[in-house]
Amino acid sequence: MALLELKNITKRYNHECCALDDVSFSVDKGEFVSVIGPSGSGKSTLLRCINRIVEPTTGEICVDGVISSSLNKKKLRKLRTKIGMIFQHYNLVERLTVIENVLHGRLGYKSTLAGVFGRYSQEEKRQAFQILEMLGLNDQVNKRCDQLSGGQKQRVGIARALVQNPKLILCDEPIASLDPNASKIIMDHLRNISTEMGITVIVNLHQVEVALKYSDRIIGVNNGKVVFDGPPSELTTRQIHDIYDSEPESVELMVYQGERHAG
Ligand SMILES: Nc1ncnc2c1ncn2[C@@H]1O[C@H](COP(=O)(O)OP(=O)(O)OP(=O)(O)O)[C@@H](O)[C@H]1O
Repeated sequence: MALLELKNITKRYNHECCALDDVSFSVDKGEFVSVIGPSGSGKSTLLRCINRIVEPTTGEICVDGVISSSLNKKKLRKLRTKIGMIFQHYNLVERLTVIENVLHGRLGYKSTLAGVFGRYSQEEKRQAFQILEMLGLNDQVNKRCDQLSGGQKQRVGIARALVQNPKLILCDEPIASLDPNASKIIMDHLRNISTEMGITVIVNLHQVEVALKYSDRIIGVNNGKVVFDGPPSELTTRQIHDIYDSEPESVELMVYQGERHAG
């Protein structure tokens, strides 16, 4: 059974623009999927529909065997604990420490009162420390997040998603604000999370070469429609051109960079 299934998803904002147009696909446990496409093609809307920050206009989304549109607020909150989210601008509480931000990932499991008073069990704290160590942040645990580099902040974002014990992690342009070294560290961690922990990872990316290097599968969107869905080896220069409506020379450059990264 697929971990995630989208059936005929359409999203219209303000009854005008069709941000997603009849999108259907399914994703298996542990798959690493990159979503690529030009600015405004619907990549963010797609991720936001999956955890229902944005309500699809029509269609059905099934996560881990549960149809999300059928759920009341309480059950939707429970389903969301299975879905971690990582953002381009990290979405951390900057004045709080690394460990406090990471433990926020447990809030979905708590009553409002326990959350307000920051009541976390020893087991929750032990797990948070263990994840921070895995991500190379054990020296930063008590630092305020406003004192961290962008790459470190993004690793805190990953740790916060992981303490949820998610089955699926959605990443909305996780490396768009990072330099190449920090980007590589983040992508390596995301790839390991999928391969070693069996967690499904879906990443929106602007960098085709990064998608080619890291993904099991690439989904190309243009104007709200899926125009490519397959492994990196099947993504031809022609298809990249179609996804981006771009000039062939710029596509050759993207692929060349991908080959250099892969090599
Ligand atoms: N809240 C909103 N209200 C109205 N229109 C929106 C809203 N969010 C997105 N859109 C529109 O939906 C379309 C898809 O936007 P979306 O942000 O999903 O694309 P994207 O591929 O993620 O773009 P980018 O790569 O620039 O982040 C665009 O035309 C955008 O203007």
